[in-house]
Amino acid sequence: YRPSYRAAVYEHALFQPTHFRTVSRSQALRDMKKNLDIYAEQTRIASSQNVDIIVFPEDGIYGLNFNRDTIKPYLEDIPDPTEITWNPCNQSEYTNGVEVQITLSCMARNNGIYIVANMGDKKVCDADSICPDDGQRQYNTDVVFDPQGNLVARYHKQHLYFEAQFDTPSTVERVTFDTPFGKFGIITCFDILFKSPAVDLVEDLGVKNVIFPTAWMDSLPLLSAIQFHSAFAKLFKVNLLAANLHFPLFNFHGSGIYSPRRTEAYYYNDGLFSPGKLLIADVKSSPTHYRRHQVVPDTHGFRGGNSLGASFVHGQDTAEVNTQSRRNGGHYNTASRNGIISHQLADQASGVHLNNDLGPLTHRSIRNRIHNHAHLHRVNRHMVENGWATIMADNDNYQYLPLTEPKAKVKICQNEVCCYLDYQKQNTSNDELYALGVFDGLHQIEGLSWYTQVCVLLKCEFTDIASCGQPTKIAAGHFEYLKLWGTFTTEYVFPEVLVSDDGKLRLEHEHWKYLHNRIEFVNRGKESPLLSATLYGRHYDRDNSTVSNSV
Ligand SMILES: NC(=O)CCCC[C@@H]1SC[C@@H]2NC(=O)N[C@@H]21
Repeated sequence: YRPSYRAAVYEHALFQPTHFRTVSRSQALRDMKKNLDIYAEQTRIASSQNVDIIVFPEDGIYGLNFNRDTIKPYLEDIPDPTEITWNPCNQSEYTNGVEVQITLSCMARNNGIYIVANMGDKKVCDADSICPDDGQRQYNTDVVFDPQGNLVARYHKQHLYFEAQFDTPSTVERVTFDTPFGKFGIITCFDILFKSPAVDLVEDLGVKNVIFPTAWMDSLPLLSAIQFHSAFAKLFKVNLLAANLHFPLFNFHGSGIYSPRRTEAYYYNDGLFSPGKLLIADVKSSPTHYRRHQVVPDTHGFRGGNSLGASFVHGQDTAEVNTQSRRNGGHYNTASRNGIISHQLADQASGVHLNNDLGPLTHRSIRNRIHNHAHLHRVNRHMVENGWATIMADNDNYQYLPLTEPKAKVKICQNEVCCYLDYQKQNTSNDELYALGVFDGLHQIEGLSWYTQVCVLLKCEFTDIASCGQPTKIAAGHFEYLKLWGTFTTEYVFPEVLVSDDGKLRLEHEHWKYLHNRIEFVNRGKESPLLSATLYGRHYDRDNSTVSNSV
């Protein structure tokens, strides 16, 4: 293998069809062409800069908000590249029904570049197999074309996230493909939170480079895109090529080329009219070897524990007294509101494009801005009216300990997990509150669940402890030193550090390190204000447990 390669990810400002009803194949092709034309332009730019591989986001070709019927005209039958050699750009026999594959294949061939894109696959069922009523299976699918235009990989997403339009594959697919610059594995969006196939690719198949098309809504305080995706690269010591949609209206943003030691390039722009972005970086084909971390607890001289903590729920607007506390004695509860998607739409308008790089204020740009604003309003109205942005409370029963001293060693425990924090703040202010939080339980949202063990130091939204865990992007606090660790009963602990730059989320890797389940700040004083430092443990083996720590 070549020792390094040049990667690109494109955060794509989606053209979002807003028909929300079943359309003809030719209408579907017209819709998808609007996105594919942008892909072609970005691929050309990437190729002119000698990029080897470019990754586009999940749902980036056909968009969001489909049901099982309305997605049909956007689907194609994608062959299995492990069974047949298929170069759609080279052949002239079958053109009907595979137009998207032909477009991507020719894009790859004409630019001499690997292309990874996400599209929809359909498979008519065999007569003897159990099948959905409509007689076919529909899959959320990543495809990879090599620089000659050959289809070299096809991956069907395993962990669907409120995607009624698609079926879950009956067996988990572990898909890799070889290039002159290394072996790559593929996962899609929600897959990243689960063991199979994500962890299997790294641990069993030795993958060092992970392709990751995603449509990820930020979910602060623990699961914003850049925060968790950079932590995945750090924990598993892989390069992660994460291409997200750019759809700030619904909090889809945050892409990056993440390596274990640092973030090579990332983009975070939550401005409503902000543009998409092409990120390019050179990365080592084989970053440092993956070794499992050992848990090394250090528990001397820490104050706190269960009795000192206040118990809170990530999620509601108003505080209330929890008279019937679960395991940790009676404490307050609070919760904030998080938007999540539920795909069940019907509408008639044609579509809207959200790539609005408006530049300086001129008469024309002001006119554009007003025009774009009207479009966004339309999209927003259609989506909300059709139940797309349903409100969901995040009910995890976190327990928080406020940091009231400028300097202290504190601890807080819940169930099996104790979190330890040794810190000194640089500036103590009554204007903001930081707290140490703990959670050990099954995180549940609307039928989906995953078991987490979390230690988090975060800046609370307001100065009352009831606001701790509510999403905020604003912070001013600096720490002279900070060491955070926990006693986890899983070895999979993702290290996350988020800082705030004038109300924007930022990553910084120079000022901290992660070793043995421990985040430790170094080079103190130069960092931006801290929003959160998190040890996000995943207990994959307990995902199917019935034990919940939610309220
Ligand atoms: N398209 C997908 O598969 C997205 C799934 C991941 C989204 C993560 S999971 C928990 C958070 N809630 C969100 O809305 N985004 C985050």
